[in-house]
Amino acid sequence: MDFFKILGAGAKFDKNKFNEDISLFKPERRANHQSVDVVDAVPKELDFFGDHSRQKQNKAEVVPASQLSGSASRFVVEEADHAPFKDETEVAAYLKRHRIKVSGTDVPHPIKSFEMLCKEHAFQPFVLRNLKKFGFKQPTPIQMQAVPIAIHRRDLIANAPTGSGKTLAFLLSILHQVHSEEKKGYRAVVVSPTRELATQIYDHLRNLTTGRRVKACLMTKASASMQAQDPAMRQKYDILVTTPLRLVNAIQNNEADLTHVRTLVLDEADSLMDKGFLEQVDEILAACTSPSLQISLFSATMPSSVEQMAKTIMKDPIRIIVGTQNAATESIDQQLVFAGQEEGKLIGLRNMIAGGFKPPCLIFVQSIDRAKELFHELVFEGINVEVIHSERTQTQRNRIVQKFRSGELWVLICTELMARGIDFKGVNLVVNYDFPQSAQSYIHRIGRTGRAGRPGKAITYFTKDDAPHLKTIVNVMRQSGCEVPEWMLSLKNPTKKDRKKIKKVPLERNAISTVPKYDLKRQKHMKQVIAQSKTKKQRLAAADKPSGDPTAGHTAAI
Ligand SMILES: Nc1ncnc2c1ncn2[C@@H]1O[C@H](COP(=O)(O)OP(=O)(O)OP(=O)(O)O)[C@@H](O)[C@H]1O
Repeated sequence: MDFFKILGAGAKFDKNKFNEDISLFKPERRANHQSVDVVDAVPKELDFFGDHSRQKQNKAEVVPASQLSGSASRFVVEEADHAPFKDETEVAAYLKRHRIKVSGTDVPHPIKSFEMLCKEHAFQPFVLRNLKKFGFKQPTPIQMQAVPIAIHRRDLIANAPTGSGKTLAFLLSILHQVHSEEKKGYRAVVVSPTRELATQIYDHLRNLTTGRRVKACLMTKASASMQAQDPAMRQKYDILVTTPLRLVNAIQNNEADLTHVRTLVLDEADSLMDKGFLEQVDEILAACTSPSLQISLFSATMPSSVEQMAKTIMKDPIRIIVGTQNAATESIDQQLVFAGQEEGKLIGLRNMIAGGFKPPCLIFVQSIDRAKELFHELVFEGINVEVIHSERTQTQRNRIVQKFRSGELWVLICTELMARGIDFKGVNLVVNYDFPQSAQSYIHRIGRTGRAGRPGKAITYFTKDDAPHLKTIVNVMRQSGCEVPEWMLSLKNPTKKDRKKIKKVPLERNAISTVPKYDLKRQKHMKQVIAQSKTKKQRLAAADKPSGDPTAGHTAAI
């Protein structure tokens, strides 16, 4: 790959013109160069869904995600094997083959097939029927090992790539648990950082419980207050899916009773255990008073600091890592593209749209303002484009997600709000218009493509100003088997201090615009005047009113 190839199709990159810029990416040292070969084929053991051979036939047309749902049956890896393991050697070989690393005491054996759940773990046959109905024929590696661990009620820290089936991994054992228990309100809680993700988990759960008396509740403002008014309603639900702030609000208002909860799952656990949510997670843990509480943490990224913290709230946990820890999914073709200055990105994006553009496509930017700016630039390009962020109403957010899923929208501009967990199966391309603020952000953002074994492509633009942070992403690319030029491998790693700084506050960037600078200044001034008067009005209104939607609060910045 030529690193200084300009911005996708059409445009040319003049290396002489940018000679000065190139010198910005000076190597840290010249020794120990290591070139990584292009991975042409995903190793069989990492080909969770068994369709990697089809990657090269990546189609150009928009494929509505709805056409892809329920098609998981096409991704069967190998002949189903229901035979129990003969000995530990066979178990070790099986784990190695599926690139599952597991550590802890008395680790339960993995399952080789969903049928083994019924045969060896007394799962109710309806689970198997519903799995088949929705096209899940064979467990993915994370499901093979995580489900038996959770059935044995062991605490669990699970790290597996984006799109590898973690949701089903935690839902299966919850179903088994609550179905065999007496009904007495919530007995399992799944917490996820955004409403979009909580809704998706809830929909998944509803599919799996089709035709059964197991009832799941997606906690919204309305459902919480209904249960507050009618305590009998609380007994109706077995499983709760929620965001942290919504749940904490319900706990504080006596709208949710978690005393019978025996399973707590933190999805996107590293995000939930980050500063923004930590207090809420603490409060949720304190409300789960059952002595037999089992805690599971799931994420595609699990920094060691999070693991250390997690261990303080867990009992003798088992840890699973599938593939390479904290790496991106290997079925994603990752590219870094130098844009020179900020303005170069818009030119590049336009060229890409005009050239060989493969929708559906997600474009990530670093702030709500920039999302709006980019939308205004692209809305006249003749493509079906929308923008989603936390300032849009819940109805708008739901409608946009639904339209993107159905293929009606080709391009979705988004903030970090959509970076984690959201499962749009048909996304062909993720564009990091703004350079991600951390390796975790990069892994989750690009993980919106290349899901369930499908191929995907990710393009990350960077400018001169992003140069000090380039190596962060180069490291992830290398870890996930991408081709990286030797000179890039010898770039300087950003210091811990620099990484912390950028994670907190993104780089200041010129506005995304083709409008002349003078007009932009005037517009900015007008915006400030409007914002000031809005704040004033809000302050006056807040004096009369209690605070609004608690879930919206945390995501206000994205
Ligand atoms: N056993 C299976 N067979 C076929 N498809 C599956 C299986 N398990 C899950 N899937 C599908 O794989 C896709 C990705 O699953 P899921 O959303 O759970 O990924 P994830 O690992 O949680 O990703 P992320 O880290 O981005 O949240 C979903 O569309 C899901 O329906």
